[in-house]
Amino acid sequence: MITVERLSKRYGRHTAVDDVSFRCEPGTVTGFLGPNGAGKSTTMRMICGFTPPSGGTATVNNVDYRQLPNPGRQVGLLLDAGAQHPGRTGRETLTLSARIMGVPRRRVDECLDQVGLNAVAAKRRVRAYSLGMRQRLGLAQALLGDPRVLILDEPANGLDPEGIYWMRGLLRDFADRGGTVLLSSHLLREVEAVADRLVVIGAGRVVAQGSKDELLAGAGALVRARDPEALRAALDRAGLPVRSSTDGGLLVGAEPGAVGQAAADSGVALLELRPAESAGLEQIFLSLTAGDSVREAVK
Ligand SMILES: Nc1ncnc2c1ncn2[C@@H]1O[C@H](COP(=O)(O)OP(=O)(O)OP(=O)(O)O)[C@@H](O)[C@H]1O
Repeated sequence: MITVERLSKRYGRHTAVDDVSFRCEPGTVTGFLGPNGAGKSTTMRMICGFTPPSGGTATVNNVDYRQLPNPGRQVGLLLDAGAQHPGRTGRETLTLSARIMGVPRRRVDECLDQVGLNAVAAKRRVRAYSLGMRQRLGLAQALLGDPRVLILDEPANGLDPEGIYWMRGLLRDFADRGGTVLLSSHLLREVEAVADRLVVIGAGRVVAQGSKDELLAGAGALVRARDPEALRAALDRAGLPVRSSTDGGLLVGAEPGAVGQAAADSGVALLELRPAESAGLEQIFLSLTAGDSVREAVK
């Protein structure tokens, strides 16, 4: 379990993380979503004690991470895949970590196997690894101590679509066996398929959180009309909340039936009307963390 309570981080006058609270329960994958610079890495580094918070607390399994006697046996971390020693081979990297953590050598082979790094790859120096291979090695390192908690910062960066699919399966399986997973991404699609819960952060603040199903259920309807202004007026008249708009379409916080009725009552012809579903989550992400980098993020 990971518990984050009112964490804040200020760098001079800039607030990178502002009063962030959430919990990650055993048996779940929590997607930590936000555009670049939103404060995800800083929050994760504070959870692991690498960055001192300006305020608030974080615990892993009810203990301050820095107080864990052998943290790698309880928490698997992948915070920066680029930080691995470039001159070591993949196998040397894991063997050294295994020795430090006091885990049996056989775990090295098990983990290499688990992340799909074959014998040839394991013998190559890390400097020759692609980013995707570094991510796999980082994940192997995180899994080495057989922890119950995984904290992974943008683990899908550099993975190809097959690699992303594979990683989803691995994380789902880890959580289904009772593990706790916190994984960050700036790409909604990457976490949508695997996460049970989502914490969405924008400009250092949590802007939405809840189970994925809750967030989807609250998504409402997407509606489009030839005359968007007449449609908006009809929805206003019916008292239905318009949450946001996209290229002529409106996201409405109501069931499609109510939206269709409101349009019909005002004689507005519709071009499209459907439950928002995942598009709704996309809209939450877009509207709550508005900015150009977010538009790129939902592609
Ligand atoms: N050591 C630091 N000194 C000053 N500002 C920092 C430092 N680390 C992070 N920041 C700032 O804090 C904010 C949050 O950064 P952070 O890296 O946590 O965001 P992020 O959501 O992880 O984004 P990214 O995916 O781009 O890393 C940014 O504005 C960043 O410039």
